[in-house]
Amino acid sequence: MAGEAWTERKTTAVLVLADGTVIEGYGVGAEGATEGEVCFNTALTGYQEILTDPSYAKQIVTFTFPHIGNVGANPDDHEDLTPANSCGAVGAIFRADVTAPSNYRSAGHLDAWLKARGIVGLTGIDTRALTAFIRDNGMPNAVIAHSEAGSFDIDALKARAKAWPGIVGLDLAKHVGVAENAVWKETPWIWDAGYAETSEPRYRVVAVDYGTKRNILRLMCGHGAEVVVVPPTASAEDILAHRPDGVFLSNGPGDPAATGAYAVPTIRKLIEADVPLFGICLGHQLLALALGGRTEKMHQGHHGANHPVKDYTTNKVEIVSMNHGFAVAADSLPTGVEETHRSLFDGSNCGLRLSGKPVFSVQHHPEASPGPQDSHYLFQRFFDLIDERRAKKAA
Ligand SMILES: NC(=O)CC[C@H](N)C(=O)O
Repeated sequence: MAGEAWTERKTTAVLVLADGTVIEGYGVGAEGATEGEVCFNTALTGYQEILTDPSYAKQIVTFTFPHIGNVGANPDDHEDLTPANSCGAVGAIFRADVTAPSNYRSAGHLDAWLKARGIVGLTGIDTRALTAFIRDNGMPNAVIAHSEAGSFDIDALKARAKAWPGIVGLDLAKHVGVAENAVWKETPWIWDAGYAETSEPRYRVVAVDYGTKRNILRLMCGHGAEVVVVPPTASAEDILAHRPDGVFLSNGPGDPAATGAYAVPTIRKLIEADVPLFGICLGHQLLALALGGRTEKMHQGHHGANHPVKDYTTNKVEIVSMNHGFAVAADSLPTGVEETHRSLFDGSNCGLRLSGKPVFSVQHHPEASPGPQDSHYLFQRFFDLIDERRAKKAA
């Protein structure tokens, strides 16, 4: 503005890409430096749920929506089961500075929340340019660094970004899944009432926790289930010992092929045992691998809350929440495995079912959190399969 003194703002955070590109901005959240894969998320709301989704482990999320943080942070909107481990995104990038929170649910400023979780943040950069870079070049490996003193050893950060091997080949599920069995009873959040618990569960579901989101478990409890959450490495015998009505294979971070080393033999046994099986995201990818399919790394991945997906079993289109950087190669699915859903953005596989068995899965996130709730019907589909099984057994 005319007449006003202009002082240059000091760089207090940087994003250093593995190709040597340095993007300078201002720090928010935790100080320090951490490596990860940079991906863009197009959701307009739900930043706390996004940043706490364990599937973002070892990832740095750049938000395409320019104003993140306006509604502050609250203790309810985190999706990871084990916040003590701070699993979820390691870094966050926002276009604008985080403003003072304004929302009746806010318990604090996003900056303080990011600090408490150890998430390194960067603001004030051209997030459109970064998103266009990812669209053109794929998701880069990078180091995000924040120092209020503004001191950065750029050469060392470049070397670190270049040396990080990236997500391909990484089994991250074993780091974010529960270490011990846990029982989950909480039902979905209700306006003015918050969370409640299932009182008299009608179903028992075992959820194999590769990095599950809380809202998946809540929705299952909302359908009358009690959920036993078991570690990602639980054996089929351990799982079946709970006498589950159904088994759920959760979402989670990392490369499905790496986690598949121990998950695939277990899932194959579960399929043989004829127990109703439902998978979401990483759970979908692992099920595809168990059935003889293949997964592949995507170019820019799908991260957002506005993706159109078609359910070919009903010919309905749903607008869904997405968060994945790998995909099931549809042409790798063997005979007997039907492709049920496809992305209408790029035609990639978004669902499958196994003929003759109560087994199905989807790539997208029917639990939303954040995002539209169009795909909630998939939980009903799971409990319908369970009811059918029960009726058959009783006959
Ligand atoms: N949300 C998820 O479960 C992600 C699955 C897997 N890690 C991927 O990136 O594709």
